[in-house]
Amino acid sequence: MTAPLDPRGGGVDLNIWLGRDAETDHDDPAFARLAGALVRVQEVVSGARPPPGLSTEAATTLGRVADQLEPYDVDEAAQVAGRQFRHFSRGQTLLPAVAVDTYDGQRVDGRVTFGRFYLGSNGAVHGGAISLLFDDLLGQVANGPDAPRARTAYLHVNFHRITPIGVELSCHAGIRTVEGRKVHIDGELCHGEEVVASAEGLFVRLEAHQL
Ligand SMILES: CCCCCCCCCCCC(=O)SCCNC(=O)CCNC(=O)[C@H](O)C(C)(C)COP(=O)(O)OP(=O)(O)OC[C@H]1O[C@@H](n2cnc3c(N)ncnc32)[C@H](O)[C@@H]1OP(=O)(O)O
Repeated sequence: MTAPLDPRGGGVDLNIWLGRDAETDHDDPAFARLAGALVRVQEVVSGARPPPGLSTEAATTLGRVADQLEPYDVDEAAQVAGRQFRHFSRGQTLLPAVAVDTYDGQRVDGRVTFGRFYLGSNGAVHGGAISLLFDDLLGQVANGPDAPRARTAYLHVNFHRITPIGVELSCHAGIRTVEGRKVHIDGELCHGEEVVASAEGLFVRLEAHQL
C-alpha cells in the first residue's frame, strides 16, 4: 500500500487497498489532474448562479476545452478515465470519492461526502448517486484481490432517511455469502449512528468467455 492520497487527510482510496495502484499501464498523472479539475467544475457549476454574461463566457470556454480534447478520442482499451488507480475515484468523474479506513478482503469501512453535484432536492443526495456509490463500493468488494471478475446482477437499495449533502458520512460493505459464482454483499451508508441508506447486491462471477 502506498501513501494516503486523501485530500481531506486520512484514509486511502479502495483501489490502493486492493493494490490496483500497482497497475500502471494507464497511469497518467496529468490526466488525473484534468479529471480532478472537471470534478471541481461539476461541483462549482452545480452550486452557482452566475450572471448570464459569465455563464455564456464559461460555456464558451468549456466548449473550447471540449474542442481541444475531442481529437484525442480513443477506444476503451486505451482509455485512461477510470484507470487512474493512484487517485480517488480512479479518474472517473461521476463517482464520489470514498476514503477507505479499513479493508480486510471481506469488508470495507470508509467515508464519503456528497457535494452539490449530487444534490437531488431539499438538501438530499440524489437516490441515483447513492445507488452509484453502493454499486461501486459493493462491486469493488466483489472484485477483491485474486477474486474472479464479477458483475452486478441486481442491486436493491433502501432509502431510510434523507442523506444530507456536504456532510461526511460513513459507508460500509461486506460479503454475506458466496455460493458458487454468486456473491451476496450488503452495504450501509450512515450519518453518525443513523443508517440513512442500505443496499443488498448480487454479484455474479464471470466465466472465461464473459471477460
Ligand atoms: C477496472 C478495475 C475496477 C474494478 C472495480 C469495479 C467496481 C465497479 C463494479 C460495478 C459493477 C457494475 O456495475 S457491472 C454493470 C451492471 N451489470 C451488468 O451489466 C450485468 C448484466 N448482466 C449480466 O451480464 C448477466 O446477467 C450476469 C453476468 C450477471 C449473469 O449472467 P450469467 O453469467 O449468464 O449467469 P446466470 O447463469 O444467468 O446466473 C448465474 C446465477 O446467478 C443467478 N442470477 C443471475 N442474475 C440474477 C438476478 N438478477 N437475480 C437473482 N439471481 C440471479 C442465477 O439464477 C444463477 O443462479 P444459480 O442457478 O447458479 O443458483
